[in-house]
Amino acid sequence: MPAIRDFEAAARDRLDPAHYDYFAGGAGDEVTVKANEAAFARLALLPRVLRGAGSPRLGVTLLGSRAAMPVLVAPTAFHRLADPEGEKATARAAAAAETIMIVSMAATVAVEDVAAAAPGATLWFQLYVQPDMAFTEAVVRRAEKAGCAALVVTVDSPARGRRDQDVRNGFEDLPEGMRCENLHDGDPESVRPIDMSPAISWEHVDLLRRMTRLPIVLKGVTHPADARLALDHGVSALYVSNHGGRQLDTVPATVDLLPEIVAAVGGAVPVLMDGGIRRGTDVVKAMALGASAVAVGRPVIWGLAAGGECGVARVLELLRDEVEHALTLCGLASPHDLEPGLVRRC
Ligand SMILES: Cc1cc2nc3c(=O)[nH]c(=O)nc-3n(C[C@H](O)[C@H](O)[C@H](O)COP(=O)(O)O)c2cc1C
Ligand SMILES: CC(C)CC(=O)C(=O)O
Repeated sequence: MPAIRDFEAAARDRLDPAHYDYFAGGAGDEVTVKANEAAFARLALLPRVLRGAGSPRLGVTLLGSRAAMPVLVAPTAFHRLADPEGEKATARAAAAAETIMIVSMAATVAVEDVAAAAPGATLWFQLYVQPDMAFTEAVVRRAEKAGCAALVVTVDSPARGRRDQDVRNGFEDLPEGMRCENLHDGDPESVRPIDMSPAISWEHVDLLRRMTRLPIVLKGVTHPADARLALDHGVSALYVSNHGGRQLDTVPATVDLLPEIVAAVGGAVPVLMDGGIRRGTDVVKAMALGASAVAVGRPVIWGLAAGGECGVARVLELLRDEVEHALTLCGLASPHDLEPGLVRRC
């Protein structure tokens, strides 16, 4: 299969339709889901020629973690709905691609088992701060102990997104035999439901900062004023995301928000982004506009549903090859050489 789109079609064929809808869908009228991809199509690339750049090198280092390409695995829930091996398969594929996997707090395999299944994988852990801070701390300790190298705190979810299609499908819970294995405090018998709390505030970021030595990445920042505040609260990186259009509908496309956030951050910390990346050219555009790296959510799930570990490996390899090819055609030796002049709005 030559493109991510083919994996999506294969995943649609294979998945239970309600599960496909859960993975593919978004909030409200899915304005933001569509906007994320459409915004990339509206950006044109203006390559340079005769630069003698040679073959590009794609490696990046983020918060001390090395990745062979600037494309990370975004945190996504419930991988065992897509493949029986679930997050273990994803982690092995991420390790093979030598990239970073951000393990979701809502994973269907415990973070310890994900780490054990993929020795050598670089894992970061995504956290939904739970109102019970003692419980939150227990989860953070599990992630640290499992060897996760950063804590990605998702801040765009003070409530769950309203996803009409899940309501129509009656998709409310995981099937028998699957649970969110990271939602216990060390006693696997005591798995709790995820609690999204509208009371989450900057104070919780400060508490986390004091709680752990892991670098903290704030995921789901879209307003430049929040980007500046995040710096005041000592975060190690920002992650521009609208949750793939699954939380607040009608938030702008993330790639359109990037330049303002990058300007607000002023190079103080790395800026990651996700939302709508389906091609190597999308990666190049986001990085030209100032992203230090990007992440992909649904493409990984399409790979997993279409072909398990091999499917994810192929999706990541495809993206790697496409980024390399796009950089070559832009006359660049590395993603670090990307700059805004390469992108035109059309
Ligand atoms: C099925 C699914 C589950 C997700 N679960 C989580 C999650 O548990 N935690 C989180 O921070 N983001 C979650 N996200 C959001 C992704 O991390 C990411 O922001 C989004 O998928 C990026 O857009 P893309 O799918 O267009 O690449 C999820 C997204 C999808 C599609
Ligand atoms: C279990 C959910 C909270 C995972 C999620 O973030 C999502 O479905 O977008």
